[in-house]
Amino acid sequence: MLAPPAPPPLGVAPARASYPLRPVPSRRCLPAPRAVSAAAASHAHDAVFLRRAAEVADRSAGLTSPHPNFGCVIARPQLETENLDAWVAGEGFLYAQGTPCAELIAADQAGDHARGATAYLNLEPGDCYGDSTAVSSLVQAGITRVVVGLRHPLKHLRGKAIQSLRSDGIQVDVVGEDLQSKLFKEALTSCLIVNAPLLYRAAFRVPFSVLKYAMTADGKIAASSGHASWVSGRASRGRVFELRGRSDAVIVGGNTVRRDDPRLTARHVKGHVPVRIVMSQTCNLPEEANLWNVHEAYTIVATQRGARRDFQKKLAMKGVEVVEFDMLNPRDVMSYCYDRGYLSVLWECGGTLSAAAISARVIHKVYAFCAPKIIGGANAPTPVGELGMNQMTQAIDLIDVSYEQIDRDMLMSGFIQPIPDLSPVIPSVDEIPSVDPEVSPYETNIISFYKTWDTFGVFSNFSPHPIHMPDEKGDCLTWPTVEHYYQAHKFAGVDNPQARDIVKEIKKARSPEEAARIGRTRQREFPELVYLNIPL
Ligand SMILES: NC(=O)C1=CN([C@@H]2O[C@H](COP(=O)(O)OP(=O)(O)OC[C@H]3O[C@@H](n4cnc5c(N)ncnc54)[C@H](OP(=O)(O)O)[C@@H]3O)[C@@H](O)[C@H]2O)C=CC1
Ligand SMILES: Nc1c(N[C@@H]2O[C@H](COP(=O)(O)O)[C@@H](O)[C@H]2O)[nH]c(=O)[nH]c1=O
Repeated sequence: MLAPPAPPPLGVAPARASYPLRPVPSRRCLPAPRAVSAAAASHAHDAVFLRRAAEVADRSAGLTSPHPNFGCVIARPQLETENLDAWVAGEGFLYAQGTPCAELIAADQAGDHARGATAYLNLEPGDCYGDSTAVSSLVQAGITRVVVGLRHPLKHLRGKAIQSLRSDGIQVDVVGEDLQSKLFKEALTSCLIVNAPLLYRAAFRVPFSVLKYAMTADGKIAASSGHASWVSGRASRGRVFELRGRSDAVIVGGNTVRRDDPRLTARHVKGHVPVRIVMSQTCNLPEEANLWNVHEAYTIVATQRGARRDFQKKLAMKGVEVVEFDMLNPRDVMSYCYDRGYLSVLWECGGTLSAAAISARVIHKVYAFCAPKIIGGANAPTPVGELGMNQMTQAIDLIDVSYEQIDRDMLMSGFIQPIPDLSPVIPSVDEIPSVDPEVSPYETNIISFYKTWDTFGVFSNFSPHPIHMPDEKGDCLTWPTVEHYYQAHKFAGVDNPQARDIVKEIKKARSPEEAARIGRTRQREFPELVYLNIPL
């Protein structure tokens, strides 16, 4: 038998309640495959462990800014038991960009049990250089076989880690290439779903967009008066906080702000806080609103060029960012969110804006919470307004649909557009251009580095490279990343013990994203401690 698992290191969080990754509810224990031939049984085992890797990869959701989800499960057969949980020697996930990789955590946990074992990876690792990276962790641990669910979707990274593992003598089996069966297809779906935001961003150059609404059993999202609190039950609303925690931004329309005065925070746990975006053409918004309290979360108002400039100034005075668009529409707002580096966006708007967003083809997934109540009202708002369809045959069929009961409510979710699987296109080395037009907007002489995993991501503040910088006394200090240094220096040099504590707190942050979160939050909370009061 294997030794009991070590206490969870960084990147191994306790299992959290999360929505299912696939159309069937997840099981607590791994199922034992039924008695079949040795090859079929080993395929069944592979598929089970690969799905587990996808589930493990999902555990960082809501803890940090959305990022590519990597999970690793190291397993070796235990002849004396069919309980597949006992076969798992180690597992881990990437907690945040710049923290130890999933493979390193799993290999550390497995210790000697990793020798001769198989590692299951939902996604090909993106970084294969250096000592603590995925590839070297697996090689040094003595792994002899690796099963990969999905090749890396970004062209400049795709195939590199697989090639590197193979050249180190490790057998690498890639699903869909070396392993094919119905079971692997299902396992692959789990791998695709857990990284849907990265795949959509890479394929369509927009953030992954989820439309969420709560409706009554007669399909209304509010009473005829517009009153909507609450349609769904407390447990469902708790799930919405989780969905917000998984998103970079939450979007509503102006009418929802006027009607509901929402907060749109992920106030369930201390985790990731999404930006709140209001789309309002008229900018005819209330003087006082919960969303203008930027101490709770950052707010952006996206509006039509020239709309109520005086009011725009008032918002700016409160710390709200106002962005003008020549023609405010969902697609341009999504392009803007892409440029800001957002990976996933949650639309919590009413039917008018949701119809515009669906028509603009920017919505990829829907979460429909249905409460067992009837409100009636011919004019009561419904989740999706006019789409211009007049035949039921024109209806959009959701894909990979899941159903889940949440207390008395029912949650139905499904994809509007198929998840892009970019993996079959494997470029040869000389096919990889020096500037990859698929990854970042391409203009001669301009390079972009919105995300650390983009081609030029190494230039990003968030790139996980330590820097050495002199302090005020001229002593050289090491900072985990440029972002740590930047955020800390909002407060450095301020003669105040609290400011000094904030600098230390930022320096200790486990990832550049956390450093950014702490720096921005403290800046909002204690603007008087900010050196020279630099703008937000
Ligand atoms: N149960 C639920 O899940 C939810 C219920 N609701 C309820 O729905 C009702 C509000 O619905 P609805 O008015 O549809 O919601 P929204 O306010 O979310 O959307 C409409 C508003 O979006 C703005 N907008 C910006 N760009 C566009 C565009 N290109 N096309 C269309 N609209 C744009 C406009 O704001 P402006 O007028 O400022 O220019 C418009 O009035 C309320 O009663 C609210 O309580 C809302 C959200 C979720
Ligand atoms: N009424 C309704 C929802 N409405 C959505 O939630 C927003 C309120 O969020 P907050 O102020 O943060 O609690 C509201 O403006 C609208 O977008 N959501 C649901 O899950 N269930 C519900 O019954």
